Amino acid sequence: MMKTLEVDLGNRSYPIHIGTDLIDQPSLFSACEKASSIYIVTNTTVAPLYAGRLTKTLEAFGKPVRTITLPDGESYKDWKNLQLIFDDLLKFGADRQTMLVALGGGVIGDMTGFAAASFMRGIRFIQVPTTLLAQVDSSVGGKTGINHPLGKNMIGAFHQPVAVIADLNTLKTLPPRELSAGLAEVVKHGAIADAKFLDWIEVNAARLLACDTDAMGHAVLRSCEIKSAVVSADEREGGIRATLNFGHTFGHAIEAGMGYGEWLHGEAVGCGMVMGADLSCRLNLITEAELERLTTIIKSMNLPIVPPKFGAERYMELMQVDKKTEGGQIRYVILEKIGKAQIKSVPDTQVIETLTATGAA
Ligand SMILES: NC(=O)c1ccc[n+]([C@@H]2O[C@H](COP(=O)([O-])OP(=O)(O)OC[C@H]3O[C@@H](n4cnc5c(N)ncnc54)[C@H](O)[C@@H]3O)[C@@H](O)[C@H]2O)c1
Ligand SMILES: O=C(O)C(=O)C[C@@H](O)[C@H](O)[C@H](O)COP(=O)(O)O
Ligand SMILES: [Zn+2]
Repeated sequence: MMKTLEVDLGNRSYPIHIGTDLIDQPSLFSACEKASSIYIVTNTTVAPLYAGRLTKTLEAFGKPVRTITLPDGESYKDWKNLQLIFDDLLKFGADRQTMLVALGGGVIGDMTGFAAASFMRGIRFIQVPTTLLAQVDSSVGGKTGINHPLGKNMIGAFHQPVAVIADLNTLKTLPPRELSAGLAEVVKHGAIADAKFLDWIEVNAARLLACDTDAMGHAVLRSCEIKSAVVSADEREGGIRATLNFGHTFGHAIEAGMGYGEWLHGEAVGCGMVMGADLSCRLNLITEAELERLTTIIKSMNLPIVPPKFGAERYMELMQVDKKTEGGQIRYVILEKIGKAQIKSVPDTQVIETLTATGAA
């Protein structure tokens, strides 16, 4: 079973293939036909699980296939480890026709994409996302980059992949905590863009948590439809794309404040959405009942709903370092209603009320 959709970006358009056992199908990797060499970029956890199978698939193109294996974890999404990719590319003679293939979760996808954006000023890459989070979100849309100690994803580039190949069977080896983290971004897509999808998520929570393949297939497909429509309309986040950042102003503050990797990205986003929904309620946009419902859905996905208590001053300092900040003004994504979001500046007093009410201050 396979479904294909398209991210519509003119001559940089690309397919997203979603289905089972896709990593064994050379035809899906046809963009490699014109490659001079192929480098799989992966990590120490994913390599033993899937790099062998993917190598076999890619060897069908008759080009050299090498694997670059990075350490595993959010704390390695930095300059030092990005450099390891360039070291191998240069050592083994990669050139402008080299294809990179990101095999792993969002950390590997973001780093490989940034390496592809900057190696020899830009080469092509394919996303093979193996976490739920990467299949529903990070592999699509071309945001690539690394973290800075002062702020999340602060160094990077927009660089679109030439294909996304989401093999649902790879999710079977994912630890439950990682599955829940991915579900946070699924809930986000419902909350910001599709109230009916949120209803479906609520009803199917148990199937999603059990990693039922049909439920996963629907969650990945609908999330990719939502995200690709937003990205096609606003690739570089001049407007509507910022709504995909719902929960992230608070969430990124949690990730950076705790130290990268302490809270998973999806956990921080889940909790950040509770905070964003509280703010939306405080602004009289959604009702208390809607805030409670969203909080319950997030909790039902085994995600944290109480943020770390850094205090208001520290949160404001952390949130200041955000790509949506303009002229020193932090801008927040808030829910206009369930299924629709907007971006706006909010008086600090109201944000501090949210920080206090949610337990952050
Ligand atoms: N570019 C974007 O648009 C975008 C969107 C959302 C998140 N992100 C970024 O993505 C990152 C989070 O991604 P993530 O949640 O995938 O985390 P991750 O990449 O750290 O992967 C989570 C864990 O799962 C392991 N893993 C991966 N696939 C596996 C599999 N099939 N079986 C068993 N274990 C597996 C990984 O080795 C890792 O330990 C963050 O850095 C976040 O900022 C980027
Ligand atoms: O693709 C986007 O746009 C998103 O905002 C998706 C987010 O889930 C993702 O975490 C993204 O990396 C955050 O973007 P950033 O610009 O705030 O780093
Ligand atoms: Zn995210």
